[in-house]
Amino acid sequence: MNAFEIYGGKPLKGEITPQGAKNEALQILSAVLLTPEKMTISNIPDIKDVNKLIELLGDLGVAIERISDDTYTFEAKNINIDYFQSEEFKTKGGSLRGSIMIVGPLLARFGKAAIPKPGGDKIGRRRLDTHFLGFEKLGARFHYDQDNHFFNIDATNLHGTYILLDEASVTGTANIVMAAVLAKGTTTIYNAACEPYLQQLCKMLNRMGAKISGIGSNLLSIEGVDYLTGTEHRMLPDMIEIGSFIGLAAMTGSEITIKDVHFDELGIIPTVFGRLGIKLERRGDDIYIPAQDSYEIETFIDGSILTIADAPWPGFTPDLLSIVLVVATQAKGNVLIHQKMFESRLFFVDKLIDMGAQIILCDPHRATVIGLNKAFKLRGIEMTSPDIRAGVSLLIAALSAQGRSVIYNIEQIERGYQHIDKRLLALGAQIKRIEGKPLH
Ligand SMILES: CC(=O)N[C@H]1[C@@H](OP(=O)(O)OP(=O)(O)OC[C@H]2O[C@@H](n3ccc(=O)[nH]c3=O)[C@H](O)[C@@H]2O)O[C@H](CO)[C@@H](O)[C@@H]1O
Ligand SMILES: C=C(OP(=O)(O)O)C(=O)O
Repeated sequence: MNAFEIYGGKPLKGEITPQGAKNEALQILSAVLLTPEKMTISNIPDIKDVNKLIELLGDLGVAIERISDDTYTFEAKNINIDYFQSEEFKTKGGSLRGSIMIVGPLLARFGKAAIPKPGGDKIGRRRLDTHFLGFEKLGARFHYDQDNHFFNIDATNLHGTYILLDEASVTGTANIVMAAVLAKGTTTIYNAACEPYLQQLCKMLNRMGAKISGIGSNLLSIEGVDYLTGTEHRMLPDMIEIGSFIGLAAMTGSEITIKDVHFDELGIIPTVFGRLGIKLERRGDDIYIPAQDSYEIETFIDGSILTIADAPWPGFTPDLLSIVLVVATQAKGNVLIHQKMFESRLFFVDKLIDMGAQIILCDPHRATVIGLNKAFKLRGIEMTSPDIRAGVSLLIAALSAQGRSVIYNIEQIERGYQHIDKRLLALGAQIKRIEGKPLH
């Protein structure tokens, strides 16, 4: 088992370029199954979740060629539908959440699909009802084998319809859109998720010949077509990485420039970090963060304590709340963090409390942070990363803390952050990969 050993407490400096977006990559790579023609996809992050999905596509029969570090071609000409019943698929398919998004394209093109209950972060219940209710509305039938945690789905004749999603699920919307693009007739999806990665998916599908309108809104209209062609696509930079680096700079008092961020696609993210008092400057398409000795959390206009909560896009993404929380521990002022979507994502605050942070976990969804205003530094400890974003938050805490920290279970972090140790080393961080297991 790998761990990171970190000696923190000193500022970093330099430039860092965000990787291609993990959650966009999982949608886009699933969509290559929609056409037998060649797809060229670039800015693919070299991270565990994405590499596993690429491997899964290869196992299904997709011809894959890596033409540079971050660019691949995919040709889904001959797909081996029988692979679904293999034991190998049951293990591999279940190991990442993004694998659920191969179902929509497979139903659209081959009329059947199967999938083990997918993995991903253990951050509370993560239901898939939205996906399956949507497929059913389009005319599919599914069977869930409870003993083996396995879904079998059949859809010989998908037809367009009106679907009001029970919630604006990101992967659910992507999956239903991909099932609907080749269905007969028009599908309307209301209460659709509309984050930038979904917009990217829809725009790419349109370049392949799909007829999707309403992109960027919560009302999508999809006129089914008979065939989709190949195309080229480039992934956006990862907005969760960008937010993580903003938090890192503030917490460690570092002067950092985040390169080529596609600022206009970041929605409310820079504003939320601004409300924590963090100074950041847009310079062309970069974000420049000056070294800051102190940052002060705003209050609401009436003087009451600020709340930062997640909401479906264009609200604040839940994937950055753990980062906001850790950054608030060294701010001046107080904030209530309200994680509405996931019910087990805040428990990692125990580790921050061990490091000396002042946090009251009010309930599984809410934590009050009493900022220390850098009056004293957190202290390094040994800790285990419970999920990807908590993992990076602990990494940021460790880089700001006095002394030595060890973070175990870094596989969680590496699901989503490409070569993070090397990139932090380049900014001057003291971080080393070591072998190690937590004591408990
Ligand atoms: C691979 C991938 O792309 N993963 C992302 C995707 O997961 P994923 O698509 O799995 O997440 P969903 O959008 O389905 O929703 C996540 C959770 O939030 C709840 N929920 C969702 C919508 C809503 O309006 N209200 C609500 O409470 C759901 O019940 C679920 O428990 O979107 C999540 C929400 O942005 C992100 O955290 C994940 O990183
Ligand atoms: C929760 C996340 O990922 P996944 O949906 O893959 O578990 C995340 O990226 O923060």
